[in-house]
Amino acid sequence: MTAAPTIGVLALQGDVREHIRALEAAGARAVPVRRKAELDAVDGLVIPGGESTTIWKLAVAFDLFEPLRLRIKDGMPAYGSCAGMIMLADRIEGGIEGQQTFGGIDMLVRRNAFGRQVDSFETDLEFAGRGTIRAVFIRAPWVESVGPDVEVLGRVGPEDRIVAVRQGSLLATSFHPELTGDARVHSYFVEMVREH
Ligand SMILES: NC(=O)CC[C@H](N)C(=O)O
Repeated sequence: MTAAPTIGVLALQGDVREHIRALEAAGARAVPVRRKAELDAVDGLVIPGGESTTIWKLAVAFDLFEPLRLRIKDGMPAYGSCAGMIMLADRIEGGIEGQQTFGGIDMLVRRNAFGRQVDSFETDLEFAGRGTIRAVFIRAPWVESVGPDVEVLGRVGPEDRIVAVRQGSLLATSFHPELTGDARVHSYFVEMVREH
């Protein structure tokens, strides 16, 4: 693919605008996605941070839940940040009654894992062997465990909690790179979409 890929940002709830800006800085054409026709037209999708229970309920209400789950299953590249990471997890802990995810990444994610200790914090971490990035955590989940096909791209804290992972064309981070003005994580995802 030589032309800029078109990457959607799921725009049901969450920090959509910041992801659109970061994707554009990373060289993609970025568009909000609220309808199935919009989903059908993108080469890849970002699921933003926000509130996973709300994103799940709105995806069902907008008739997007099943189409999106299927496109992810069919291999569409997707990147989930924070609540988006929860939405890409095959298994979650600390969800509300009946909470469903799109799934795709063979991992167990614990909701609000850092949130019980501190609501929000920032730190530097090594991302995907590409140097140090500033990571912003807001009532963030962490990855409790991963399956054999999941690559760990970032860890944090004294307990080395997993906070960035990749499985095939799916990427997820516990933190919010869209809030730092540093587009390296988005560039990494745009490369994944180009390679796809
Ligand atoms: N910043 C965030 O995306 C927080 C995620 C939120 N705690 C959830 O469970 O969905």
